[in-house]
Amino acid sequence: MSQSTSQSTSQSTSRTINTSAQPEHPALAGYGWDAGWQAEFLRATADPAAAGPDPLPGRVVRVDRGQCDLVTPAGTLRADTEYVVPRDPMRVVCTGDWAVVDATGTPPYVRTLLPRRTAFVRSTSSKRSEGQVLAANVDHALIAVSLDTELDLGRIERFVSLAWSSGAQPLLALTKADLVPDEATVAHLVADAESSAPGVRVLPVSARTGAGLDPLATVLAGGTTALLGQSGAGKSSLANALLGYRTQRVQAIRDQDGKGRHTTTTRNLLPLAVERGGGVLIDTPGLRGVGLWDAEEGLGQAFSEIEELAADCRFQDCAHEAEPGCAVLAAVESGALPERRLHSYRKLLRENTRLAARTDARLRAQQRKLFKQRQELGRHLGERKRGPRRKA
Ligand SMILES: Nc1nc2c(ncn2[C@@H]2O[C@H](COP(=O)(O)OP(=O)(O)OP(=O)(O)O)[C@@H](O)[C@H]2O)c(=O)[nH]1
Ligand SMILES: [Zn+2]
Repeated sequence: MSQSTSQSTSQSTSRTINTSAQPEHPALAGYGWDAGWQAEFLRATADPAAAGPDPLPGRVVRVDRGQCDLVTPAGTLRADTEYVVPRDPMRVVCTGDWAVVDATGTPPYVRTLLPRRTAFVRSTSSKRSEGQVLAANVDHALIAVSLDTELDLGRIERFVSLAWSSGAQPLLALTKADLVPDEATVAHLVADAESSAPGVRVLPVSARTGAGLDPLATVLAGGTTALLGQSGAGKSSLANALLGYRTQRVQAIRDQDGKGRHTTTTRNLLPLAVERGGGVLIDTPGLRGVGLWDAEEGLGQAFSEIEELAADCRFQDCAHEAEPGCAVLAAVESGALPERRLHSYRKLLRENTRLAARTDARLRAQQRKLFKQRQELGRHLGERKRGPRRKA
């Protein structure tokens, strides 16, 4: 970028012109830098007063208390994060963020974050339910589910909902496929998982034999992947296999006195094996205990077939409990929709509403009203079924 812009051309204009060209900073390409980020960076630094003398783009690969490591065109930097609004938990710097760094400072510091494309947010366990961002700008949410035990479809649905609500595309890896004796059974399990995850690719893999790794890597190539899944699901093994080398996994700091489990503040972002198409992997222990947060949208996608059916319910606000003309209940009746799916949907919906209500008193009041209405509706429907209690 030319520093010697003519006086009639503002610096912001000269920066904007550069967007049409190839994105600058090839060093960042392996970390997901693209024309879109380039444009955001130029926007964020258009005002020289706000941008500082020599703003650098950087991707956060690791977060510590008050500091973070970033990959920048000038190499990996450790920068202070205090400058960026720390009071709003949603704006705390997290792994995967793209940031504007002032590298001239000692120490360097993060000036601002580029707007997130996606974000994994979970409710904190504190009484005041607030969001905590666990990973940002994730393209693929890779959910590891082990085949060494019976498939827990409810758990899959929960992870898939969370993944959808982050904005990332969920992807299911059925791990330890080598433990399943025959291909037919694997195919069966894949079909089972697919039935509880519409729109989600399901790939059987084995970190031990390497089976299925190539097709998986093809899907992930070039993008940012976050690894989710229960403890023991085979995440570390899968991560190692995808990274192409053994990495020291960052250990979660666990509460030794049994008062609960804290996750480490360190979350790592690592480049994937270039021979397999590259991309980056975010392996965060924090994503382990999944809670739903603001996941209503995600639920809609995780249960898209129910939402589609619901369009044909007689009442627009049908709760699919006992309403007449309910297309969802009709589908359960006919066997087109497994009853388990409806139960799961309700359960996660309730859980999500409960969480949301914890923060917002207004919503809570609204919920109470809704609950009363629902009770009345139930009574009304009951009466209609039974007929009026006493005939005059
Ligand atoms: N047979 C077989 N075992 C595997 C495979 N992948 C992982 N395992 C085993 O499964 C166990 C758990 O694997 P990890 O990779 O540590 O699982 P994780 O999800 O990272 O577990 P946490 O660190 O607790 O979250 C280990 O004993 C692994 O050896 C596989 O592909 N095949
Ligand atoms: Zn309905």
